[in-house]
Amino acid sequence: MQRFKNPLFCALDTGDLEKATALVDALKDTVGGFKLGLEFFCAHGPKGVEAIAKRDVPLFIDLKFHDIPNTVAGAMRSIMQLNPAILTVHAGGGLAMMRAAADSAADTASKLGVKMPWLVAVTVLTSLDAGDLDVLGIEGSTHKVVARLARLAEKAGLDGVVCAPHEISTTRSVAGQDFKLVVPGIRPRGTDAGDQKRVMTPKEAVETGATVIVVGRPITQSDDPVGAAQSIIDAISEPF
Ligand SMILES: O=C(O)c1cc(=O)[nH]c(=O)n1[C@@H]1O[C@H](COP(=O)(O)O)[C@@H](O)[C@H]1O
Repeated sequence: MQRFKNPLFCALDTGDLEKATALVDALKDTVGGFKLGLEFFCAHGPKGVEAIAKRDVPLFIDLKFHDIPNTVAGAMRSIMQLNPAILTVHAGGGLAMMRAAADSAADTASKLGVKMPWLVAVTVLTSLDAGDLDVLGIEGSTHKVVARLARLAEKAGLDGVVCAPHEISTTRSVAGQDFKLVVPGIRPRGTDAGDQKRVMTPKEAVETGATVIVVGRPITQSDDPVGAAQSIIDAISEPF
């Protein structure tokens, strides 16, 4: 059974609570869920998340934890109080950090009696390309690096990874069939890529094997957010 009504998560990258709640009220019958990230959380914290959660929508709380294992385990205990559907850590934090995150999330979920969220690891950001990896001193293609980090995340007991659409096939080939691929860097044809360097259309990403697609500006900055979201749903619902 699917956990969400469809694979489209709308990223609410705003510090404006009124704007975020208006978008949720307008889009909640159309999209599968909403992603609240650093901009929203730094402005409004847990209380802001609770204001959105009152709308009874699946929430992907994207704070990309990356610290020593003990600190990340503690952050997990705190963020789990908000009953998220999806949470992120950075795969670059390493095996012990990811294991500590997974153990802490599972332990807290069982203490609170809530469903375990999908815990996914960010691999190579969609704003980075091969040239950026080179500058960072990271050897190998984006495919190789993502595959390596995905294997590590699976070994740590995580549910999946965040990867660019171009790495979906590579990741699927090294991880189990149930491993979740959460995919940002999605652009309907004709929309602006902005700071994203590795993009694909919603239809291509879902056909290639994305479990969830994350779309922000093409929806939130559209004059007609509901129409923009609906046209993505229509595109990914077409028979392949
Ligand atoms: O973890 C993420 O969600 C993420 C990882 C990544 O590699 N690239 C990426 O764009 N994201 C997030 O996905 C969203 C994409 O937003 P748009 O570029 O506006 O569609 C933003 O909220 C980013 O924080």
